[in-house]
Amino acid sequence: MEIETDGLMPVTITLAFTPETLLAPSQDAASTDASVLAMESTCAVMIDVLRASSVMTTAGAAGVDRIYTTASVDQALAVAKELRTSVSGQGDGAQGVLLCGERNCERIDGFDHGNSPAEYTSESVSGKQMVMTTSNGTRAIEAVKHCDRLLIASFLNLSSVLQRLADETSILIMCAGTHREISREDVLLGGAIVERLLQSKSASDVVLNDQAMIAHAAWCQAGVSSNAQLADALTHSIGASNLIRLGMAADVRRCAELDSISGVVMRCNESDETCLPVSLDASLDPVSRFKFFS
Ligand SMILES: O=C(O)[C@H](CS(=O)(=O)O)OP(=O)(O)O
Repeated sequence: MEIETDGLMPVTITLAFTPETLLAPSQDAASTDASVLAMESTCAVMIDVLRASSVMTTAGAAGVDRIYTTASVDQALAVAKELRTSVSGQGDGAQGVLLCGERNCERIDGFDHGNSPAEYTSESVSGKQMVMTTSNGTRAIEAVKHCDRLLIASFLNLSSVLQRLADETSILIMCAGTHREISREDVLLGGAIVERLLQSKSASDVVLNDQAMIAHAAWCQAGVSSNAQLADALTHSIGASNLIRLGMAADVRRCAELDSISGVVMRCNESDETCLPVSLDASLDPVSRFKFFS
């Protein structure tokens, strides 16, 4: 049943701390079908602050042509092979397709780039196609593949993400977490998005699930009002501890540069409208393809 409040459609904001808290195991096929159907009319927002969504946003702003994401390394290799075959006729073959991503925070053997935003400069990615797989972020993208629209959010482009959400009435905020654990940095950004949405829409028209309410409370309680405070808040998380232990503290500070980028990476089709995953080849599963919209 459609509920209307003062003539306005209510806005539903569902937040999941990890893919597991979204996709609770169900024995009931009918309810699984219903949740897939509900996703179809929803705009998903994927968050992996440290570092997949910050890297995708940085690469987008640096002029990457397309980003293809896969959950596994094998899939990434297969997609890159297919892309390299299809672009080789245009003369830039292997050089135009970059394999990117990490396992255990480190660049994957044989890949061109790891998962540090600093690697994604216009010199290294402009005009190229990236095929990316990471431990948590690209897995979270898979979890929301049935959603009609999919945006990638980071603190780097928070205001641009909010602009894109202005007309949405069903929003699913998918936090990647870290190795199936809830991670504070993703919950904080989810809470910041909820806070801005509550400010921009009449609070009585917004329906939040419990995880969205908890994330909102965490963001408000963090009391962040500067990039330094944000970097400090991110530092006290599992994701940041892993990076700092490996000498990547600069990445944590970089991912806290609030609103330093204008534009959003969104899933897209050939005509550059947002859409569902695309089939590159009959032998490959459909793959999520993204483009930066400034
Ligand atoms: O390298 C990263 O940023 C993490 C790796 S891990 O979870 O700390 O091993 O990957 P991401 O998918 O970007 O969270």
